Amino acid sequence: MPEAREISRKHIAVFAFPFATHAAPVLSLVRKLSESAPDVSFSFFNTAQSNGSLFSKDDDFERVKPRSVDTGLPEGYTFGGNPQEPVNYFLKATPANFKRAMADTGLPFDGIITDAFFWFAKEIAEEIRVPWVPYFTAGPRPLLVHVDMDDIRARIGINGPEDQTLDFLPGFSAIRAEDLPDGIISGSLDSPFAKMLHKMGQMLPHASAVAINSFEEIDPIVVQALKSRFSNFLNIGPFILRSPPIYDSDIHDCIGWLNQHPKSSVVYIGFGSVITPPPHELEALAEALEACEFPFLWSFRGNAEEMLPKEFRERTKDIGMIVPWTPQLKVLGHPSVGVFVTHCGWNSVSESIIGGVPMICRPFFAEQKLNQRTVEAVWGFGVDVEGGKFTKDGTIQALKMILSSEKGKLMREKIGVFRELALKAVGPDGTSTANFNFLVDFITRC
Ligand SMILES: O=c1ccn([C@@H]2O[C@H](COP(=O)(O)OP(=O)(O)O[C@H]3O[C@H](CO)[C@@H](O)[C@H](O)[C@H]3O)[C@@H](O)[C@H]2O)c(=O)[nH]1
Repeated sequence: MPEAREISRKHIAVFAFPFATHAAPVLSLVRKLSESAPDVSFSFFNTAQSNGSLFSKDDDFERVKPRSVDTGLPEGYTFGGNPQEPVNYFLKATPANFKRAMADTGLPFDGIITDAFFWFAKEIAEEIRVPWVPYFTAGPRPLLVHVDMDDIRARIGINGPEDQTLDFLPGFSAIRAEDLPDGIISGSLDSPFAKMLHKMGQMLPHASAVAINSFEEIDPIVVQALKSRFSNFLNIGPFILRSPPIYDSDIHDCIGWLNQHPKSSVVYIGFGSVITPPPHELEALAEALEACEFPFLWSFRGNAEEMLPKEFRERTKDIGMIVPWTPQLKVLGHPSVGVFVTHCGWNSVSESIIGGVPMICRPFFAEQKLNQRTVEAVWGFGVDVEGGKFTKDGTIQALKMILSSEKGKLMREKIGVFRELALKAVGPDGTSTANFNFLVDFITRC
């Protein structure tokens, strides 16, 4: 039986992408919108499993209601180890799964907010004559690259020269073809994921507004270029400053451990929610940490006993702490953290900026290489590891450079300037606050 709709309430459909760190930032946005627009209710369409990890029994389901969409997985599916496989099944199930779930509510909708990946929402929104607001959960540079993908392909060519710079794009003179995400001009051009990103780039300029988890001052030239491509480009981040992280409990007492160390002395290591570096790189990183003797806190995905060198934990127990999960925003905000060894996922880059901590970058996939290059060559507050992979010597060199050289000190000062800009952007008179208020007003009126 369809639910009764409260007469005065607007009702917005939200489509979440249930993999990596995507659904959580979209839910954070929706929760904040709901606080600011109490007359609007939201249906949060996502897989049951992802919703299960995001919602708690104390949530206000009246205003933000989790609703399940089909995963697209065949019956009896068992995960075979390839993380791309469930993603591909899910993409194949779209948009039918979202459309079916919307129809199952029996309710009308006044607008659609989606992860920016879901380009097909433009067609759904047109069919039911409501606005579509996509939310891009990464940074402005990959967004521009996706929107200008056809132009990039035309100018560089598929599998064109890797060292060619993208100086034809505003603000991109330090970016080379090799820094682009897989699927733009090389790699898996025909994968379901690459095709989705291509369509996304074509559809976003037709959205009613495009929101992004970033702030205007971080990259003014690129932001200006994006403003010229969209009707309303709304930088509303770093959103984590507006809305506290969902998983920030400190069950391993990382903060207590950090309290025991001097200012800017600790190496924090974390590779987000998807990546574990390959065994030989884990070994090289561990050997470098042991040789340098800097204190370290490691958020380790997987079994550290089995995956790290034999007796490494025992030998480093006085200088190192290895845990399966940390309250990362708080860790990076702790004064004793001096460097972040990261895969350059956008949330990690943003949190490092908020904490004022320079980075050692080892990107793996998606837009992480582009983030790394931007951090190093454009913003100047991080380095890559020599040769692009962890080796013992290359990692020692990068750690010493950031923790005990003048260059490292300069990087800390540089990232401190960005930190101030980020804090100002979400402050009472900040640009992100103004853009967020615009969005609240927009959904209230739609
Ligand atoms: O011990 C940990 C480890 C991670 N985190 C949090 O997990 C998130 C990780 O996000 P991110 O750094 O963006 O990495 P991924 O989970 O790998 O994110 C995916 O999604 C991002 C946003 O679209 C992309 O930028 C990345 O390339 C993609 O891999 C961050 O908020 C961290 O604070 C913790 O709180 N504690």
